[in-house]
Order: sequence, then C-alpha cells, then structure tokens
Amino acid sequence: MLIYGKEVRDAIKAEIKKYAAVNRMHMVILQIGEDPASQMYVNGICKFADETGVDADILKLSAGNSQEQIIHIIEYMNNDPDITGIMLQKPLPPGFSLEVLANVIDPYKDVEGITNYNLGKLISYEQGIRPATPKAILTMLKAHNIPIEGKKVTILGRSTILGQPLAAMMTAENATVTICHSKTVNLVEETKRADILVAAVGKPNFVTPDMINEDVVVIDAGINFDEEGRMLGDVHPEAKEKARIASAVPGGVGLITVAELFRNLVYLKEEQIRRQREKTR
Ligand SMILES: Nc1nc(=O)c2c([nH]1)NC[C@@H]1CN(c3ccc(C(=O)N[C@@H](CCC(=O)O)C(=O)O)cc3)C=[N+]21
Repeated sequence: MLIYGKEVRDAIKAEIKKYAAVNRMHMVILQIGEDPASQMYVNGICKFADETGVDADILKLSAGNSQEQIIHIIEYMNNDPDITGIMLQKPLPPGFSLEVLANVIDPYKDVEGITNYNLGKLISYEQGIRPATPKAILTMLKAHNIPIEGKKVTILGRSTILGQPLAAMMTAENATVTICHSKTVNLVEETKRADILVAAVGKPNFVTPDMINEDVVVIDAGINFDEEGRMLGDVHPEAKEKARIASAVPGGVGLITVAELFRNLVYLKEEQIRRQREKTR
C-alpha cells in the first residue's frame, strides 16, 4: 500500500497560515549553483510561503562567488532583525564547505537545524530545532499510525541533513537503529531485517524487491530524476508493491519536508519573540 504526504502537509499548512497572519516571518534561502532537486525544493518552499503568507526570498549565487563572500552575506543576514530564518541549499558546488558555511548561520536563525549547535542539542536529547526531512519522516509514520518504539529501523544513507539526524531522532523514539552506507558489508542482510526501512541514498530505484521482506514499511526519501526529467525515488516501484507499506515519490516525504521547514520557522520566531521579551524586561 502506498502512503502519501498531502493530507498532513495541508493540515500543517493551515496551522502555519494561521500563525503567519499574526506573526511576520521572513526566510532567506541561499542557493549556490544549479541542481534540479534543489530547484524543486526551492520552488516548493516559495509556493508554500506564498500560500501561507510568509515572506521567502531566494538568494541565488553562482559558484563564481568566493566562500569568503558567502560567509559575509550570512553574517549580514544573522544581524538583520528582519530575517527570521536562513537556509542553505545542498548540494554546494566544489570548493564550498557545508561544514564551514552551515556553522556561520546563527543557531537562532538556523531553520534547518544543521549547525553543530543544533545538531549537538539533538544528540543530547535537548529540545531544539531539528532537520526538516527526518522530521517529515517521523510525521509521515505517525500520521499513518505506524509504531516506532522497539522497531528495527534501517537507514540507507548517513548525510548530516538526513541519515545521521534521523538515526538520533529514531533512537529518541526508542527504535533500534542501523545506518547503512557505501561500505556496508552484506547490505541485503541489513535491509531484510528491517521493520522500517528508510532510503536516503540519492540513487534512483536503488532498493529492489529482493532486498526487502513483505512486512516491511518503506519510507522513500529519495529525490532523483531520469533523462526525461521525471522524478524517481530511491525505491523501485516493484519493491514498493512488495512492501506492506511504502511512501510515494512524488507526493510523499518531500511534501511534508516543506511543511516541516515552515514549522521550524515558527519555532525560530517563537524563540526570537521570547528572547526579545527577555531583553526588554
Ligand atoms: N539543505 C538542504 N536541505 C534539503 O532538505 C534539501 C536540500 N538542501 N537540497 C535539495 C534536496 C531536495 N529536497 C526536496 C524536498 C522536497 C521536495 C518536494 O516537495 N517534492 C515534491 C514534489 C513537488 C513537485 O512535484 O513540484 C514531492 O516529493 O512530491 C523536493 C526536494 C530537499 N533537499
């Protein structure tokens, strides 16, 4: 059975719209260079912003800018009280460091939760801002009443915006977590053991029917494109058919990811209001 993200996304959208009607929010998206998946995400963000009454600006820079220049731009935005949240699109062109640039973002404006400060809070089970895609995966599972506690969750991929934080969040939900990657020996053994399998490898149709059991729940977090520009997930359609439950691509996790990003923006806004109150007291 395929599961979709539209219903939850629409519910979150209504929440954001209500909040945005009384709280002005402004997000800036830094996009360096060209990438089809990033472009799709940015388009989705702008549309969501438009529909909810949030200001969203794309700052499109070319790979010709120096990292130093981009650091200055981020520092400038950190100090601009008009800006609520800053997000840095992946992938970065060669010569740019995500580790360096992400950590220039003020943790209180880090709408994706990718600064070391916020990732550290996640690891220590503290409250804070969490990366949007892992959040979307948890929201997707919960919306479909799929239990997590005690389950064997296998994650394919270990990126800092997805696999790695998802492992921490799943652990916090009392799952038993396995992360697989390019050096994993006997991958099929790992994927077959999973109660919940999350694919975040960035390779079209990577998960095939022979890799999974029939009773598994598969979450497809992959966004890939074929030669005709059609969107493909990381999980082969036949594997989705075999699985008990599988999330759709398009129409699945991606839709909720956009919504979770705006929930994060609300979280930042609330923190900024709270801090402002403390200052003036
Ligand atoms: N720092 C950073 N964080 C990211 O999370 C990140 C990124 N960079 N770079 C690019 C990738 C890609 N990505 C998408 C998220 C949602 C949709 C999305 O909304 N997809 C819709 C399709 C919408 C349509 O068809 O127009 C869907 O899955 O149904 C797409 C792509 C996030 N990424």
